[in-house]
Amino acid sequence: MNIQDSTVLFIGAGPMEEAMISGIIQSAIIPSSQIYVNNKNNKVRLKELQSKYHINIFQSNETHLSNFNVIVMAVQPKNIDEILVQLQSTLNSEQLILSVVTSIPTDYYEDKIENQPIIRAMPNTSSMVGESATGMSVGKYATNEHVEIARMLLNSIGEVYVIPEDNMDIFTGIAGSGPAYFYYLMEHMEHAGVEGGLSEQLIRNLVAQTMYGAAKMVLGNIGSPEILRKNVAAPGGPTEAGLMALEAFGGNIAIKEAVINTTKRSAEMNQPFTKFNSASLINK
Ligand SMILES: NC(=O)C1=CN([C@@H]2O[C@H](COP(=O)(O)OP(=O)(O)OC[C@H]3O[C@@H](n4cnc5c(N)ncnc54)[C@H](O)[C@@H]3O)[C@@H](O)[C@H]2O)C=CC1
Ligand SMILES: O=C(O)[C@@H]1CCC=N1
Repeated sequence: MNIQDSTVLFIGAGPMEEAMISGIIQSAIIPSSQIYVNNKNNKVRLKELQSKYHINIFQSNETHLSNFNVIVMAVQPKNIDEILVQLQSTLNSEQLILSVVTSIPTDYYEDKIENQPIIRAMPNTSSMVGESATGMSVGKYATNEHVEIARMLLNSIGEVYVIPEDNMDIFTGIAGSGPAYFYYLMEHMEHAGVEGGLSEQLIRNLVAQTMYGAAKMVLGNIGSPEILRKNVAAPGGPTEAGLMALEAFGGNIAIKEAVINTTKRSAEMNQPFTKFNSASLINK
């Protein structure tokens, strides 16, 4: 199987799936004619995705599930069982399930569909612009070929980090959910900027460019975040005053707690689907 010839079915047409499709189409790694999408109820949403990305709507009477090389699961955990019931009797052991579903371990799929190659991934919505930071863990029936297919597909939407599956909850706390923290920060910087007199037209780009520049400095190995922060904040200067306020209002604790809470919730959501108790991991 090679990636350019693969046909891919996305199950679940929410924002995560759209972000992945958008990134994949922009990277041109697979022609849009080989991408199919399926959803539970909302047919309007499927039409919208079809016309936006020139992909296909999956119709079970036209295309058999066995035609897909990769099936991407992009639904909520509560919907997984109803889908597995349909897939159980249909899939063959060549077909790769690439699951981006939060909190469903690979062995949950493997117990339900014997010998099935499963790869679990935790992307983020920056897939939309090819800039996801995606964690990937490999199930026990996935071959090297499956791993390469998944890696290429996920690489087309950003950076890929192969991680032990035990790290998936904390990976979610940092990277899967991470964009939401940054958007929250940006929202509040926007409000403060407008209240301080900057125009609404200016503020959006200004905040985003500031965040983008800071991320690019770190990615470019110009220095650690700590050193780079100190470079901005001269003793007794305005930045130091701002950082002192951030700390005085619990900014440092708030950021850490956000990561811990997300990680805990992710672990908690694993419980109905897991054989091992990952809750212990978050107290390490
Ligand atoms: N949104 C995000 O930033 C990220 C989401 N994820 C995970 O990806 C998965 C999808 O996320 P979202 O798109 O945000 O969720 P969502 O809940 O917005 O979308 C899920 C979609 O699945 C569809 N669906 C439900 N049951 C179905 C079925 N039986 N057959 C076909 N379609 C079905 C729903 O109609 C809905 O459109 C979740 O497990 C989420 O935790 C992972 C990383 C990041
Ligand atoms: O919070 C959620 O439901 C998902 C998991 C990672 C990002 N969004």
